[in-house]
Amino acid sequence: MSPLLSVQGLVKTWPGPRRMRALDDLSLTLDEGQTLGIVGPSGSGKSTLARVLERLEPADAGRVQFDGLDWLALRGAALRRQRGWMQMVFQDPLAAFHPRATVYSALTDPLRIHGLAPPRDWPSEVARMLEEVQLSPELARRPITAISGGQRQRVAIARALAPRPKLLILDEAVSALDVSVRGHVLDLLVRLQRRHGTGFIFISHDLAVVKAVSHRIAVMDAGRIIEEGPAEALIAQPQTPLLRALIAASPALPA
Ligand SMILES: Nc1ncnc2c1ncn2[C@@H]1O[C@H](COP(=O)(O)OP(=O)(O)OP(=O)(O)O)[C@@H](O)[C@H]1O
Repeated sequence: MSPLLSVQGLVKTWPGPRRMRALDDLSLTLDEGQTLGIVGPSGSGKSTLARVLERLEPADAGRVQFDGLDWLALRGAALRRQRGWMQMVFQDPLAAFHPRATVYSALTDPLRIHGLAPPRDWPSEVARMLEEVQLSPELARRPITAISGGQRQRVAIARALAPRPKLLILDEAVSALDVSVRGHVLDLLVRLQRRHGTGFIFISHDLAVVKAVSHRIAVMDAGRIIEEGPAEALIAQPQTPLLRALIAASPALPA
């Protein structure tokens, strides 16, 4: 079976005096329904990878095969049609919503944009989307600014899942949540993955969280993947000084 996502030789240089390669010949693969955790120091290129995959930024070179599509070659209407298959959740969901949005309007956006349901079905769809992320349908009327951070992150997840993506990229998506809320959201993500078979790329600076949710882990440094393997084995037998340092800095790492 071919992988859900196959990235080969991805290069991204941000403009600026240093012309540094944020992605430097990066390659990875992800199988359907699996989670690839990505860890690495600040500035190693994790968010750049997410943004290039999500087609928010162009790549300079490289190839991305996603669900059988030549992903970076998609343009215009073809890209708009397909982009629902790959969704993203960011660290700060407030920045991702219109400041005057209500929970209802935030959740009907994808229904309208992707043509997922006729307007008469939106109220029942929104109730179903909220229930799926274990939120009360009564929340729909509230402004997005008037719910808690954990609730808002669940709304962001519900919105990202609306087009039934095959891949969800989570960029520090639980980092701002306090420990107990984080646990709930992580459980929820694992359950949703089992139910829908969604692939996840889970980017976090927190190795313990990454280990808890990932089937495989990739370690990034200076725009490259320097080490990659099954989560348990990789952490049991780190091969690079960087991963050894990340492990040493994670006292909460479960055995
Ligand atoms: N919009 C941008 N313009 C110019 N340079 C950028 C931009 N975004 C990122 N960079 C640079 O690209 C490199 C990689 O940054 P990136 O944000 O991808 O790293 P990261 O691993 O996600 O870091 P962090 O964990 O701190 O979020 C850094 O040197 C950063 O300064």
